[in-house]
Amino acid sequence: MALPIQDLPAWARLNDVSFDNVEVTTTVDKGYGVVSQKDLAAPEGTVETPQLLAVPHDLILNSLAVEEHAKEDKEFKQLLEAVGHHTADNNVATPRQRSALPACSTVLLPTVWTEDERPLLKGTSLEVAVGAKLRALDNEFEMIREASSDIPYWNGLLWHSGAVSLKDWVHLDALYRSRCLELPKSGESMVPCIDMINHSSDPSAYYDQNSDYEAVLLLRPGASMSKGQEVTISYGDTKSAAEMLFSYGFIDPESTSESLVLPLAPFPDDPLAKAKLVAFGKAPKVHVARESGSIRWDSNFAYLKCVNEEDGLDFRILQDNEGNQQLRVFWQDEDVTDQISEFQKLVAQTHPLPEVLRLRVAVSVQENLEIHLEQLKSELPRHDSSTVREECLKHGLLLRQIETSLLEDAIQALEQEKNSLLEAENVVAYLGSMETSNSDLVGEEASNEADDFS
Ligand SMILES: C[S@@+](CC[C@H](N)C(=O)[O-])C[C@H]1O[C@@H](n2cnc3c(N)ncnc32)[C@H](O)[C@@H]1O
Repeated sequence: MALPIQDLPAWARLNDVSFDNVEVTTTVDKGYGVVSQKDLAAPEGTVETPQLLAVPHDLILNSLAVEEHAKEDKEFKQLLEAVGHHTADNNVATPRQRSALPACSTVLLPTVWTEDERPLLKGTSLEVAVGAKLRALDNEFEMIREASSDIPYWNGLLWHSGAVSLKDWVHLDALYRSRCLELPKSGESMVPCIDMINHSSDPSAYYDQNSDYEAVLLLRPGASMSKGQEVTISYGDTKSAAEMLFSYGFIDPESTSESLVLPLAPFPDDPLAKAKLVAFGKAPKVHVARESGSIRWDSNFAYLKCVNEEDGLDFRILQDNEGNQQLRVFWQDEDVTDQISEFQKLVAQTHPLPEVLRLRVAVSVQENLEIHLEQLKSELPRHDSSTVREECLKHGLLLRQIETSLLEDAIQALEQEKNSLLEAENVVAYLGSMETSNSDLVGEEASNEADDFS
């Protein structure tokens, strides 16, 4: 059970967490946060800047700590083993008995949005991503339930009493994703108290690990803070608005990269569609970004989608020494199966008419972006404040606005690219030859028809 936040100072003392001139408080719009209790400064170039927080190593929760905990907790160990994870029996330091932690504020990642809130993502790059994540969490939870159904303790919790449900699993995932840190020595970890620090595009602090493996929060060189000012860190400045919303439940337009990733599908009438999807092995996507003011797009699958046998694409089933069958991709008679994640580069360099191919891919990508833009611009279902939380509405609408603007510019950039490709010598000659062969065909058809009527 979680403790009330007022108990945090006592909990910190009991667990040797040191707060140095900072304290936890409630912020206006970000839940809890940490503020400075006095004026603080670290001149530019300072090597050892003031420490604001230190959390002992044995309170850091990472995969190793989970293993250690399993050695102390029989039921937990049984659960790990049931899902196929075996804990090594080596001797490790006994972990600190973890007492209940003070509660953190509500997590509002899109995976925990309600049925009324999720339509805000319609047409955005998160629509498919959130659906896929929820399906993956559902599968994981079912796998855990099935695998542990013979263990009386877990059978009671997951089947009979219903004390733990899929909703808890989804919530746990959201808590983990929004609070985990990448520590230099302990790797991906959750760290109590340091996980109370909010994000800013102009952060005053950063986290690190000292020689005792403690997780520490330090003032940034060059930073200064006045009493009562919020201490902030950066959650990253290269993440897109969608990534920020997906992982943290908010968007800070000051520190997001202008990019998005959209799903892509093969042409519905492509006889090679299935083979292309299997050989590609990942969810097909197109990546669009604005970098230094210009639009850039790339998609390995879009290239695979737009080439066919006449270009030199081939699929073959090969049998290895053990009799296993493998689908292999050939491009101009070379086995390129292992280069499929570089297909765009490979094909662009070796296609006999690279501009013609680029034009085909640009047309297909532009069509895909137009479909998403149309959905983004279509009217949203009615959302009233009794069923849609203010924060979800604010960040959902912000994502729609950011992605609409990027898609509009990308579609325009693709239009320009198409127009200049249409003027390329190769393309003009190719289109000319197509016209000639088409009119020959029409001529032939006409004469066939004449034959038929004769
Ligand atoms: C690591 S926790 C930080 C502590 C958190 N505010 C709490 O009350 O427990 C990360 C969460 O804080 C909130 N948050 C952090 N920085 C924010 C910001 N700049 N704007 C809005 N919410 C923010 C988001 O809900 C995010 O998922």
